[in-house]
Amino acid sequence: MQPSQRPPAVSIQGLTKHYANGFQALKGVDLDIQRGEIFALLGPNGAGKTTMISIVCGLVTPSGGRVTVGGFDTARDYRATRSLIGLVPQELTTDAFETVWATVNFSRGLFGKPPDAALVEQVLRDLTLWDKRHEKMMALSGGMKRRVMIAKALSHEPEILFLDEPTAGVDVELRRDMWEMVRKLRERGVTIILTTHYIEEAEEMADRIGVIRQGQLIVVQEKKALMKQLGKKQLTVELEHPLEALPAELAEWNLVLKPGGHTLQREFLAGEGSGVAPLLRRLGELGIGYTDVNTRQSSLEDIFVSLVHEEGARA
Ligand SMILES: Nc1ncnc2c1ncn2[C@@H]1O[C@H](COP(=O)(O)OP(=O)(O)OP(=O)(O)O)[C@@H](O)[C@H]1O
Repeated sequence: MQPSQRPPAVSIQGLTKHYANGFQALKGVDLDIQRGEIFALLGPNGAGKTTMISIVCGLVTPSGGRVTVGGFDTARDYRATRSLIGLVPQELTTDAFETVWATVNFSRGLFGKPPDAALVEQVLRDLTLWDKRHEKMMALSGGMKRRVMIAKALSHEPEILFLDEPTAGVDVELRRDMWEMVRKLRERGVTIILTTHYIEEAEEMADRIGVIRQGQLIVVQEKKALMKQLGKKQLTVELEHPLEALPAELAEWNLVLKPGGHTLQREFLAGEGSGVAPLLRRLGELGIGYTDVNTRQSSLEDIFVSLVHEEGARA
């Protein structure tokens, strides 16, 4: 089959979820995730991220809509879809009395894969767990337990890996190891779907970003395009002497004089020019001296906050 003819890694159509108490956690989500993509799902607490992931992984039953994984229907071909997926859930779920080695090997067996000691050794080494392989789960620290959860998810060589807030509450070292691992997996063509509250992680790692709010996907876009389209830049000029008010000659520049009179600021879209050269020339003509000039680009976090805020105001 040509790559273009292969079905998406995950295809979600018209997905809805009403919980038993009547709460509607998903309100018609449509989304295709391509093979080999790193897709970051962002959203405030309670937006529906875990619900969506749990449905794709076959852990929660949808109320409506259809989900396919690697072309297989998650409802009809549950075993096929489940074997393609590795899930690192938010909650730690392991047997306290088992060793690390047994836990990870057992997990591989659950998916019907034959034992492969070399592969499990590699996974444990990659996650700095090799020295702990004989330890019982209950003797491990929280961070180490989380590493085991990741090792479990990787033990059956999934084509699609879900990471549900993988680095919430973990130390810097584990976070670094995680991202190293994600990079390696991506090189092997594994599709990675992650939810995170650390927006800088999505900014660094993701190819595409989806923003979910109150059960609806409000944005799905290439990260670069999103940042270009919605990102703002800010030009700041620090003045040599404070101004009491913005001179009328500068009215056309959309400048703001900050309290104290020492700083001029101008916001513009990332796609526009800053106009810094003509502005500085104009300041020179007006005899206004400056000590520093800088531009700052808004981060994905700024964009995320404004998106969620904006939609919230509209809802
Ligand atoms: N079993 C359940 N019964 C009723 N409501 C539920 C159930 N599970 C989740 N919810 C509700 O559905 C909404 C979405 O929850 P979900 O866990 O999917 O959000 P999330 O985006 O993953 O949030 P967080 O970032 O806090 O993990 C929340 O309002 C939650 O309270």
